[in-house]
Formats: sequence, C-alpha cells, structure tokens
Amino acid sequence: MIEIENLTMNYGELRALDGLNLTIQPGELFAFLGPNGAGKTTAMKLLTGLMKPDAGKVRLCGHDVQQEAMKAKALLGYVPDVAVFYEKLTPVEFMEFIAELFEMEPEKARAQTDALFTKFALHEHSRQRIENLSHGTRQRLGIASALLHDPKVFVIDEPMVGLDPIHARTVKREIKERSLAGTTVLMSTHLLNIAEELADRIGIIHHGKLVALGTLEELRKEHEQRGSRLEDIFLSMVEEK
Ligand SMILES: Nc1ncnc2c1ncn2[C@@H]1O[C@H](COP(=O)(O)OP(=O)(O)OP(=O)(O)O)[C@@H](O)[C@H]1O
Repeated sequence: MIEIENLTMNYGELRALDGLNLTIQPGELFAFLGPNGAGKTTAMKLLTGLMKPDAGKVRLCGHDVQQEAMKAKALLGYVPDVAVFYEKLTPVEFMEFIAELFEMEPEKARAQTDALFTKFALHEHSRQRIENLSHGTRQRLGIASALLHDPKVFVIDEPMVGLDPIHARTVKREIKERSLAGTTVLMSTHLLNIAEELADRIGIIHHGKLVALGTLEELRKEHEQRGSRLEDIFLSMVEEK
C-alpha cells in the first residue's frame, strides 16, 4: 500500500509537486500520466525516500519513508527513469550486490536471479560489463534488480522506454502478474495505450497537482464531453488554453 499525504516539493522558486494526496491499495496497478515536467518523477523519488519533501509524507505498507526509512526501503522495488548501475560490474555481480544490500540468503538470491534472467532474457548478457549493454538490456536489468527481493511495493518510472515489442510484452505481463499477486504497483508512462491496457486506476498530474483520478471507465464518464479515448481526456486536461 502507498499512502501519499499533502506531498509538496519545491526546487528553488519552482513548485514541482503541490499538495499531492493519493492512496494506492495493495495489489492495485496505478498509472501516473502527465506532460513533461508535470512532477511524476519528483513524486516517485519522494516515495523512495531519496529526497525529503518540503511538506507532506509518504507511507509504504504503513511505514513512513523518512521516519522509518529502513523498513520502508526493504519493501520497495524502484526502477528510476535513468537506471544507475556500477558500470564495471557484470549483471550477475550487480545482482549479487543488490542481494547483499537486501541481506538476502545467497542461495535464494541465486535462484531468483536465475528466474529473473530467464524471464527478461538476460542470461546471454550476464557476463558482459554493464557499460557495454544496450539501452533495452540495461532497462531489463534495472527491472530485474528491483524485483530481486520480491518487493511489496513496485515503483517504475517509464517502464517501456527502450524496450522492443517482445521485451515490452514481457515487462507488461510481469507488472500485471505482480499486481494480481498483491504487489502495489505505481508506474509512470507517456504511453496512453499502456495505461489503458494495464492500469486499474489512472492519475493525471499537471503542474504538480492531480487533475484527474479514477478508473478508465470513471474518467470516460466524468469527461464524456471531451471524447471517449484516454488521449482526448488527457489532452483536454493538460493542453494550455
Ligand atoms: N533536481 C532538480 N532541480 C531543479 N528542478 C528540477 C529538478 N528535478 C526536476 N525539476 C523540475 O521539476 C519539474 C517536475 O519535474 P519531473 O521530473 O518531476 O517531471 P516529470 O513529470 O517526471 O517529467 P517527464 O515526463 O519529462 O519525465 C520540472 O519543471 C523539472 O524541470
């Protein structure tokens, strides 16, 4: 479960996030939509505890990410928009490093790595240095490493970036299956069809505020006069008049 209360973040004069309130239930797959610079990545970073908000709070499965950082982080898998790796390591070494961070039992970590590498077609790259991997392979490794400890909360910024259609399908399935198995999933995307296809609920952020929230059906009903497609609804909410 993710509970976000009055979350506010300024970068100097710029208010990037303005009093965001949102609760995402266990097993819910929630999609954040919004134009460039809307505040999606800022919200996700605050959720991981990587940055401290100017106001408001975030709880993951009941644990405040600032006050109980270790407990909250142990439950979280996070894939940032630009994944950060130790470039000289191989994917296998990187997974071992992540397993140590989460104090996983080595045998279990090896078995999980093997399963994730099979799922995300990473075995063939497992002994290459990360610095030599293609963008899509790095993205898949980022996702695999974030799932290694079976997080209860999975936050993924732009999951489909750099992925070909085959790997995009694998990632979509994984995200859906995890949420059906009880993981709380928050993803941001610019691909409206992905949100339509996968999300239980959708939130549209604009200028740091949530301007629309609901299931696809609810959004369609509420914004009937703007058209039935998510694209029409999205554009009508965020296009400057
Ligand atoms: N570290 C930072 N310092 C200053 N301004 C920042 C910083 N990070 C983000 N911003 C600004 O905050 C606003 C929100 O940015 P954010 O990255 O959260 O948006 P986003 O919705 O994720 O955008 P995109 O879809 O382009 O990834 C933007 O105006 C951005 O330029």
